[in-house]
Amino acid sequence: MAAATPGSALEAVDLVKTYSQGRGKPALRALDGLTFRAEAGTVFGLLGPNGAGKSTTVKILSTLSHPDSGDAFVAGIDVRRHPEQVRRAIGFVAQKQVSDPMDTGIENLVLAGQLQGMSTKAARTRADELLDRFTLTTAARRQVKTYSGGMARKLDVAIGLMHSPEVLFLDEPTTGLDPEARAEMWAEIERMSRSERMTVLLTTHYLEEADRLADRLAIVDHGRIVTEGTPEQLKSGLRGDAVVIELRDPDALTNALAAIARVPELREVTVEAGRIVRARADEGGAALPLALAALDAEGLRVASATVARPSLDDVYLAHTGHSFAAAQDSFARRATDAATNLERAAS
Ligand SMILES: Nc1ncnc2c1ncn2[C@@H]1O[C@H](COP(=O)(O)OP(=O)(O)OP(=O)(O)O)[C@@H](O)[C@H]1O
Repeated sequence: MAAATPGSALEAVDLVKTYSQGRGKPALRALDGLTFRAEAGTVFGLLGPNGAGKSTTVKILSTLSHPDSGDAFVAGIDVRRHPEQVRRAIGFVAQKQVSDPMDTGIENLVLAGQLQGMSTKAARTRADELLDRFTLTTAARRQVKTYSGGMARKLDVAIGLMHSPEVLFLDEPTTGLDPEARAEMWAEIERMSRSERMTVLLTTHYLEEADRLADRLAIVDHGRIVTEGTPEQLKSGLRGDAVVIELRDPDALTNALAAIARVPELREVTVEAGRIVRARADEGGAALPLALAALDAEGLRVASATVARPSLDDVYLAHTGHSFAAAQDSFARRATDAATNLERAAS
């Protein structure tokens, strides 16, 4: 029987999970040997497009689902052998709202604390502390149904923190929030991870969120970790700048690629959405004018052109061979197709 690595608060070892897709269809391999380890007291990000396997990983680590094979440890405890102990050590903020909209914020918090075995007095004290931390004190005695989306999400995170867990799972904490509420939530998560000194497993499909919040992050693609490190390590592991040129006319793509191929300073050329050409260059500022001149010489018009330091998007592309946006689109298309098939089957 495998044992947890000392010092790690979260550990997944070779996790495999398949889901049945119905009669006659092959099983879907949601996790395909997923392995990672997070040090105690850090924010570890699992970044991947929709359908990559992040929620399945969180469900296994939080005892809500069993892997087909592999091992998982949380706070040093074997998830399969001691699920009850694991449940006491963790807080879980799921994607769906957990608070009762008909109860007030403070009622939701106190109830959550009592369900975790806290006395009413201790639960009230902790609830007041968390309401203050998440700037919800003035709304504490209002029914949650009157809260904005951002406030309800903050209350959900506070509910997950009531019993001061060693490990907090934050599954897509800002999905569905507007940019302002998202920025506020990021600031709260940063403050919280500093003051509570716990380990946070953050899953997200927002590159910017992972970049900003995670001490270390792992990129998940098709149920596997394709790369892992601090956001800075991952980005600096890519040599050179990203050069991105958007063509005005998608029909010009073939000619544009031929023109760009004649610029030796550009390498790793890929195409997105049929009209956006991405490439890498040691000196992006010097390579871009050469690329534009090559396109101009062929009479090809450009809608926009940028040079940027490597982003997590570039890291994702380098390790998976496809862009993050393309992976999101393809998942959304498959989900729509599946829904259409279901509708057809039902009618
Ligand atoms: N209960 C289930 N039954 C069948 N298939 C499932 C089930 N749960 C997840 N899947 C499939 O497993 C794959 C991984 O899903 P998972 O929810 O873990 O991905 P994710 O990265 O968390 O994506 P999201 O951000 O959309 O939640 C997807 O193809 C999904 O459709």
